[in-house]
Amino acid sequence: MQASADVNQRIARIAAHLNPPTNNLQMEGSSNLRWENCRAKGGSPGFKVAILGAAGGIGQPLAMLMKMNPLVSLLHLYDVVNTPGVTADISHMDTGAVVRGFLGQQQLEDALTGMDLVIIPAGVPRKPGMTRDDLFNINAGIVRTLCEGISKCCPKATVNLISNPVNSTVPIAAEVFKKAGTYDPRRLLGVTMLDVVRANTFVAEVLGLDPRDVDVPVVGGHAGVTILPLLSQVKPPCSFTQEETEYLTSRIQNGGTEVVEAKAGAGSATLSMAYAAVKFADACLHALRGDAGVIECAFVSSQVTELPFFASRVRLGRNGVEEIYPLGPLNEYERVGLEKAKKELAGSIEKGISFVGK
Ligand SMILES: NC(=O)C1=CN([C@@H]2O[C@H](COP(=O)(O)OP(=O)(O)OC[C@H]3O[C@@H](n4cnc5c(N)ncnc54)[C@H](O)[C@@H]3O)[C@@H](O)[C@H]2O)C=CC1
Ligand SMILES: O=C([O-])CC(=O)C(=O)O
Repeated sequence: MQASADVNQRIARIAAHLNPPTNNLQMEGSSNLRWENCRAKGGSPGFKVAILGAAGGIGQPLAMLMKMNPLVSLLHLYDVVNTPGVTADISHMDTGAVVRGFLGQQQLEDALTGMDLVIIPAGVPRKPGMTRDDLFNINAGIVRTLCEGISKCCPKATVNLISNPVNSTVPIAAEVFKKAGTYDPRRLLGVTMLDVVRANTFVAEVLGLDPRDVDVPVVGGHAGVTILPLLSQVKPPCSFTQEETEYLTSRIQNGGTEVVEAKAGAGSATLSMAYAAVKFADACLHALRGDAGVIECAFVSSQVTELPFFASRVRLGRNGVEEIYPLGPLNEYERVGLEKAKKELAGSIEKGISFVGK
């Protein structure tokens, strides 16, 4: 108990210097100007966004890219380690968003209060030889705690959940919100954008196109065979040989593992994930602003299949998910893939639901 009190005191002392990180602007030979007297108070129009896990491999580049987003007025960076440094660093960027840092559980509520959008890349990443489900034991508890904070402090926020295994962490978040009486399924989105980003890239490579001109719907979930690219629905319309279909499906499904193996123990995708997370968060913010026609793939509460959660194309609006599109016509290869995906997804979803039931 004494040890944990000491740690808490130390966290409180560090935290006192966090907001803003360069708390006292007094430099040698300068006046007594302090940050409180400065005008950057985060009151400008725009959205308030929190990143939970902001000091991590995804969190840092994600924080940098969100600081560059003109729709963001206030950016809260929360982690259990290293937020003072990350916040100090990012807060020097001459873009509009005001940045504040929050360190440790004691500051979670301050980090979340008033937020419009909460992005969660908190949790451990894979090492070679692991599946995403191997992360469940650690990440499930992290996601539960963070979502309890969201229920309490910003129950109307849109949540972008990145922490793996997404197929289970999204059901965990839903159960936490249900328990707290704050669940709005439209506002809880599992981030599967990296699968779409990879699919666009790999398909463009095969077709000899610019990836920016390619749009591949990826449905199902976010692990192995649950990642189901619908190559029959690629835009611009095109066709693939059986060999190309099998190569592309396998590469998209194993894209995460490709990076985990290349990083050889130093983590999983962080930079491409930060890019994908920002692409997705930016779509959510445009929709919150009222822009029409914002359509992305995400893992959400769904009736597209018999499963309670499923990733598919959704239309985003001011209230989060406003329409979920049906899967459309599938070819035989995709129908077989869908059955495999649903089988694995059912177990992962159930595992998440029963974790909170415990
Ligand atoms: N949805 C997707 O497509 C993808 C998901 N991921 C997942 O994202 C997660 C994070 O990956 P990385 O950033 O590479 O890991 P990382 O280990 O580099 O960073 C995770 C951060 O979370 C923080 N953290 C741990 N417990 C926390 C808590 N209770 N509250 C707040 N922060 C906490 C850590 O201190 C660390 O800074 C992993 O679970 C990974 O599998 C990774 C890539 C793609
Ligand atoms: O593979 C992992 O563990 C991280 C991830 O979800 C991805 O890169 O798609």
